[in-house]
Amino acid sequence: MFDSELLTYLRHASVRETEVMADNRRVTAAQDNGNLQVDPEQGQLISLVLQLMSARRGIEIGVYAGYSSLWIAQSLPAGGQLLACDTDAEITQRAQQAWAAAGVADRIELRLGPALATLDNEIAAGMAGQYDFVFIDADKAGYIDYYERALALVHGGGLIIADNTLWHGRVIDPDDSSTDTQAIRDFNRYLHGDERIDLSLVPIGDGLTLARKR
Ligand SMILES: C[S@@+](CC[C@H](N)C(=O)[O-])C[C@H]1O[C@@H](n2cnc3c(N)ncnc32)[C@H](O)[C@@H]1O
Repeated sequence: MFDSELLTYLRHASVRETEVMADNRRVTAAQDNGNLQVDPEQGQLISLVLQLMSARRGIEIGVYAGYSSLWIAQSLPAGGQLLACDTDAEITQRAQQAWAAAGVADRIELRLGPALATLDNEIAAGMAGQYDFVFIDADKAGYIDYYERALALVHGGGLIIADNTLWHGRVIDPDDSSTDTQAIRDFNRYLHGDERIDLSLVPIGDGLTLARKR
């Protein structure tokens, strides 16, 4: 979206990563598929919006090495809770180490297993309408199902956030009919026509959709 010089400027001019966040991002980028985490300016925007909402209780779908959850957890007040969903026990060990280093481990509960089952269990346990926000950043084919569960779990005025909704520009490539690209196109179309929400697709990072439940 930005050329690299302007992106460097944007980060220098605005991003306030903690040392733990910066370490977590650099180590992950160097060792693994580092482009799986949100960009720092996205993390900071999510954190700011959650603070504006005075959010206390939320869900993250797709934890990976913990970078976005560090931003989220630091925006929660004492006593706030993040239910962090992932299937990967190995990579989330790094997330748990980062949470401890950042002093936010007490605000985060890691729930290992397919996120859809975790969300359905929350609904079955009477948690519908009890959450302030849900952040969706896992398998793209699951986005619409996660969104429907998220709509049930947040209260009116609650926020659903989804990452990768511009999918590196592949959404407008007529030659790209891959499953993930089509899933993102379907997700964007689904939300655009959904009168249950107010909506903005923010062109930051890989595209960040904010949907407020009416
Ligand atoms: C893009 S990464 C998340 C990045 C993280 N939100 C960040 O910005 O630091 C996607 C994560 O979703 C997890 N995932 C994939 N399919 C899943 C599923 N069905 N249920 C729960 N987690 C899943 C993967 O294991 C991976 O860690």
